[in-house]
Amino acid sequence: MSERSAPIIQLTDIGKSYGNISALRGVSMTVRSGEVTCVLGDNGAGKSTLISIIAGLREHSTGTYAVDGEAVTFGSPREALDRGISAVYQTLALVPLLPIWRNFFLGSELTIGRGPFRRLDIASMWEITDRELRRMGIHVADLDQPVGTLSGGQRQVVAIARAIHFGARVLILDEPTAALGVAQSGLVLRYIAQAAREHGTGVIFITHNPHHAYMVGDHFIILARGEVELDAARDGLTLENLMFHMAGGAGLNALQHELNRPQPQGA
Ligand SMILES: Nc1ncnc2c1ncn2[C@@H]1O[C@H](COP(=O)(O)OP(=O)(O)OP(=O)(O)O)[C@@H](O)[C@H]1O
Repeated sequence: MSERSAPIIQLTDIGKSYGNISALRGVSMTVRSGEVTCVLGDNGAGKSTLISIIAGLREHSTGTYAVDGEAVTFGSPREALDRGISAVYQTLALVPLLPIWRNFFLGSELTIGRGPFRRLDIASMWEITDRELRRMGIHVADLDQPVGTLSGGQRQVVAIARAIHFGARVLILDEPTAALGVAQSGLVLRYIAQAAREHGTGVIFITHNPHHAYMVGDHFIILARGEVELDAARDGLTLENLMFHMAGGAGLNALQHELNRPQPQGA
């Protein structure tokens, strides 16, 4: 087995409260280069809160967030981005009517010339977008077509490819397959695996879907009511086991036990 890389992100005993609502308690997790860490959990489990802390949208209340071994508290997503931590949300931050290549460089446009002669370097942006998408196995008929004409899966992949091109070492993917059908989910899952294996990106894959998680995950964290219900590496974890824990783990066993109990007289 190959040597594991040093953690890029290490969360230790993270807690987060909103006033007197406790959204996260004692959450620890490690993100390494080249690995996919899946974060699973039901509605309200704390997934959004966790990724918003990692991505610099919110500050944690307790515990330690370390990047490359150094404790951090990010005041904004920009600060997280500067450390190579990039989030791709379901909304994707793409402008549907703009061409694919414009979307790829949105907010980071290349220019040529100076002062009043400064203008967009369309040729370079077009070429780089073309090269990057091909490299990732995405074939689009025409980069000038509006990004909104791509399929949902292709749009996800364009947004992920863009984050990697602009230096993401850690990619946070927020439910990237939630709204997609089978073929489109397959495209995105293949690309998630490729980002980790071929680019060495550390991927945090947030999902409701244990099947999707199990297809690409190296490590699994299940959150339940703000706490870690399961923290397991892929070795020795079956899909059935993952689904059992998703469904409530020990709580489910207790429920089964209750159901099987003889009904008390007069109940
Ligand atoms: N801004 C907020 N103010 C108060 N409570 C909040 C806030 N954001 C989240 N919460 C609460 O924190 C808990 C965790 O919510 P969170 O959105 O992180 O869960 P989630 O797993 O992402 O759920 P979902 O899948 O529905 O998005 C919930 O009880 C939620 O009501």
